[in-house]
Amino acid sequence: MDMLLNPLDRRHRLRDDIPVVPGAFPLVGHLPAIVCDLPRLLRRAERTLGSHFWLDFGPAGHLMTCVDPDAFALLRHKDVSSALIEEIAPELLGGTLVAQDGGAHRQARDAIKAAFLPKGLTQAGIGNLFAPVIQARVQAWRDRGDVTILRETGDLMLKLIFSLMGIPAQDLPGWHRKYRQLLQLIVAPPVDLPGLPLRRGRAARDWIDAQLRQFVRDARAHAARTGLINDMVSAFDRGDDALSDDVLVANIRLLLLAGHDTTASTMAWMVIELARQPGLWDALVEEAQRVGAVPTRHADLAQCPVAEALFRETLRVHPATTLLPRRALQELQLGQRRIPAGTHLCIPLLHFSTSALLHEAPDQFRLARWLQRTEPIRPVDMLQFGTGPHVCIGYHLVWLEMVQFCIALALTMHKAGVRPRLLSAVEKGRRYFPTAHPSMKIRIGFS
Ligand code: HEM
Repeated sequence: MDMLLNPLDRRHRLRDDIPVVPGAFPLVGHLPAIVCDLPRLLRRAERTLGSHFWLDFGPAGHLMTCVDPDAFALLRHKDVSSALIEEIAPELLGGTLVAQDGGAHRQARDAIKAAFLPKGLTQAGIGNLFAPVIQARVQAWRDRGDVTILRETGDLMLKLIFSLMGIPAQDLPGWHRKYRQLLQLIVAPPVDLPGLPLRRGRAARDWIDAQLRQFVRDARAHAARTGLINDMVSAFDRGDDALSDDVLVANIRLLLLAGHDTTASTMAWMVIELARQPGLWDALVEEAQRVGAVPTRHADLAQCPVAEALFRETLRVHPATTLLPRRALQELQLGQRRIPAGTHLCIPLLHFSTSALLHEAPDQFRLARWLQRTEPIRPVDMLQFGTGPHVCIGYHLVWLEMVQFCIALALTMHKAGVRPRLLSAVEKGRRYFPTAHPSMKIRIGFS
């Protein structure tokens, strides 16, 4: 099937001397192809137009996309700003640290980041909190015999992230409902009327913020739910310039958003790869039997190199965050081109993650590239988490929960004498934007 491009738009146009990819539709631009077929769109644009080209993101406008690996370094460039993120998604990400630069960004990030480093996670007992939740979920999969995998991993991740916030089990259904309504803000048309997604999404955001504000008050009153919120609140309060509760609440809400879809997608892909490659499953089962229990501390993760390699290779082949938007604050040199100040930029993590310039046999899923490496992990090896000042805060948490999940899955299924099996086609229904994920419909059997 050909790509979802407009056959009537064949003009060759230039903006700032850089070609615009043909095939844009009115209003939505290239979004249909970006959402459904991004890898092919990027490859075709590179082949026909070269390394620099404009993509039309519909309501978010044109972003100059560069597939030259130099573009990755823009994420560390002092004259490149993240404020464009707030302009693209003001309702969801306005006022959060992912859309800030310089001092304001540093101040908010400094207050949160320690809680997410291995020491903070261990002190707060996050591994012990997660292990039983993960084990119960994979046991339920075993009992049911087959599952719609992305729906299941989405539910599990929400449960984990809510437990991180200390939300009691009986309140989870309410939070689930509000969270789903909040996500409507991603696609809500800008019409604020009762019953429409924008109104519902804003109401859900206000509800969530009110609950989080109460969490913050509880943490100050030493009635905190988990160590993590406690740690964040005390780090905020210790800062030289105390930050307002609004900033704290917006950034805790950001953690809910940033930590959910991305991890659910990665976990679902991991199960899909284990189901379609029996050799991977065998290697994982062998490791799980050797370690014998789900690890709970970062220090234990070194015992699980196969599970770690699985997590890294799954993310390399199926990066959950595919594109990062930025704005050039000054004129920049990018590859062979001068980019004018003010240009809106798109940094295609997906392209680099699967680029032959950075990886040998990039399309092959190979645990060996991680298991046999002798040098430490470099920024380019974890580019799926970004790099520079905004590099993902959740990296160590994801690493822990993915390894815990792999080991729990292998122990539970192996004990029952079953293994994961793919019950649906994988290629149809994949999505690449705003976050990438496998088809919602893929089913996995355990038999
Ligand atoms: C597989 C899972 C994940 C992936 C692939 C991922 C990817 C990313 C990427 C690419 C960025 C950089 C954004 C940018 O530069 O504009 C980022 C930032 C961020 N991530 Fe993650 N993420 C994941 C999981 C998580 C989790 C579990 C959390 C926390 C619970 C989290 C919290 C954050 C936060 C707070 C930021 C903003 C950091 C800043 O702007 O300084 N992420 N993530």
